[in-house]
Amino acid sequence: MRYFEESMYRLIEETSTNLPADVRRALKRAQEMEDAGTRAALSLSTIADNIEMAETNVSPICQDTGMPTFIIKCPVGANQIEMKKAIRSAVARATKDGKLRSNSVDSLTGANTGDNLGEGTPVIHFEQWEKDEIEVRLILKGGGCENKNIQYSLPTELEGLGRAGRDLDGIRKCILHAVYQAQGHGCSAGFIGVGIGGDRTTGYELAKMQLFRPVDDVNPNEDLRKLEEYIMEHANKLGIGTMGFGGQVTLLGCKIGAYNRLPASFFVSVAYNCWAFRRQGVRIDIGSGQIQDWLYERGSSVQMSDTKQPMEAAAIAGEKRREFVLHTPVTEEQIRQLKVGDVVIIKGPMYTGRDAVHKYLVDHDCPVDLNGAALYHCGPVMLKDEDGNWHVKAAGPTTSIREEPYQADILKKFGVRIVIGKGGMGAKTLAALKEHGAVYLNAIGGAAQYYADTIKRVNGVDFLNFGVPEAMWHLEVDGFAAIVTMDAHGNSLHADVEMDSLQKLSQFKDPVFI
Ligand SMILES: O=C(O)C[C@H](O)C(=O)O
Ligand code: SF4
Repeated sequence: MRYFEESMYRLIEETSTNLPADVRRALKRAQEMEDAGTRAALSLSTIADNIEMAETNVSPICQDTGMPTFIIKCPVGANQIEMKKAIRSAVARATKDGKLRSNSVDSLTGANTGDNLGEGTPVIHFEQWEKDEIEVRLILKGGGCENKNIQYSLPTELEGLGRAGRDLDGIRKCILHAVYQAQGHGCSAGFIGVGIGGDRTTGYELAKMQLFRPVDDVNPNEDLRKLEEYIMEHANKLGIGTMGFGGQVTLLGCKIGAYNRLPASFFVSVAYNCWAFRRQGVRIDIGSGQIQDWLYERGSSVQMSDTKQPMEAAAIAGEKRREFVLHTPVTEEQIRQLKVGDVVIIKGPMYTGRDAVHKYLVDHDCPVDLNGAALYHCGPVMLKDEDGNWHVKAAGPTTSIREEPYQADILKKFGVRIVIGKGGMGAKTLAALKEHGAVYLNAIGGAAQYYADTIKRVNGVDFLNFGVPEAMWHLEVDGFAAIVTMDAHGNSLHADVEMDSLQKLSQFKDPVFI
C-alpha cells in the first residue's frame, strides 16, 4: 500500500478539478434545451467554459470544495487505521496545494483549522466486502447546496401542493417541493438524491448515497423508476432554471432509494447537489495501493464549450439585453440607470465579504472605504507564493441570502453601491437598494475559474484571522461580468421567479400515483 496516499491525492485532485463525463453530458443536454441568448443559456455557457478552465488549470471547479466525504469498501484484514492516516495526509496536502479550500471551521470559535482536518472532517466511512481490492468513492458537496437539503416527515402539509400522505404520491409531492424550495440558491440546475424511510440520520445518509449513482442509470425498482422519471419531467416545468434565472431546465438528475422505516416514522430526505456535482471513485490495488481504474468516466472525454457564448457577448446575443461597463467606485447615478436583466462588467477594485465580515461590520468600522464600492459575497481559494504574494485560485460567489439580516444596514452605513453574490436577497435588502441607490448583481455560482481569471491582482487583505474564505480580500478585477437581478427601482427577478414557480408547483397538486 505504498502508493495509497498518492492515489488518494490524485482522487481528490481529479474530483475537485475535472467534472465527470456523466455530469458533463447532463449539462450539455441542458444547454441544448435553453434558447440562445436567454439568461439561462448564457449562464450555462459560462458554466461550460468554467468546467474546461478547471480541467486545464487543474484548479477547483468551484471554490467551495465542500465536505470531503470518502466511502471505502475494503477486504477483511485491510488496515483501516493506516488508510485513514493516508487519507488525512492527502487531504491536508491537497489543501496546501489549492486543490481544496480550507473548509474545516470550529463551530464554536469560528477558527479555521487551515488544512481541512478537524473534529468530524474529513468524513470517512468504511465497509468490508468479499472482493480482493479496495474501492474508494469521494464526494465534494459544497455548503450552499448542502443548506438546501430538506427532510419531510409524512403526513404533512406542503406549500402549493396541499396534503402529502404516507404513500408514493405523498413522496412525489415532497420531492417536487424540495426542488421548488431550493430555488437557485444551491446553484441550479441541480441533482437530487432522495432517501425514503430510515430514521432521520439514515434517511439523509441514503439520500446522499443516491448521489453516487451514475446520472444515466435506471432504477431497478419499478415504482421508483417511474417516480424518478416523473420528477425529472415535472420538476423541469417549475421554471426556476439555471441559477434561478428562469428557464427550461431546473433539475439534471433524480435518484431515489428506499429503506425500511419504523411504524411511527415516515421520512423523505432530499440531498440537493449543485451543477458542480463533484464525485469520483477509484479501484485500488491491495498490494501497491495504486489506482487501477476510475469508477466514473472521466470528464476529459466530453468537451464542454463548443457552443461558446460568453456572458460578455450578452448584448449581442439577446436583442434587448443591455450591457454596462462600470469602473469602481461608482456613483448613485450610474446605479440608478441599471435595470433587472442588464449585464454589468466591472473593472477596478472589489472587496470580498461574506458571513463573518457582515456580522462584524454591523457593529464596527471598516478598514477600507466602501463608498461606491463593489462588495463581493465570495470566499476564495488563495495561495501565497514564496515572496509572500497572494494568488487567487478559485473565486465564485457564495449564497447571498445568508447576509440578509445584515445587508441593508451595511449598505446604509458604508455607502456600498454594488452587492455581488448568487441566489438573490430578500425584501429588506431590496428596499435598501431602492432607498440608497444600490444594485444586486448575480454572478454565476460555481464559476470559480471563470471569475478567478478576471481578478488581475490582490491588493491586500483584512480579517485574515477569520480564515481565508471569510477574510476581506482587496481585489483588482477586469471583465468581471454578472447580471442585475435586483435593481434600485424595487424590481427583483428572484421574487418574480419564486412567485411564478410556486404557481407552477400548484399545478401538481392532484394525485398521480394512486
Ligand atoms: O462557500 C462558498 O464559497 C459557496 C457555498 O457553497 C454556497 O453555495 O453558498
Ligand atoms: S457555490 Fe454553488 S456550485 Fe459551488 S458548492 Fe456552492 S452550491 Fe455548489
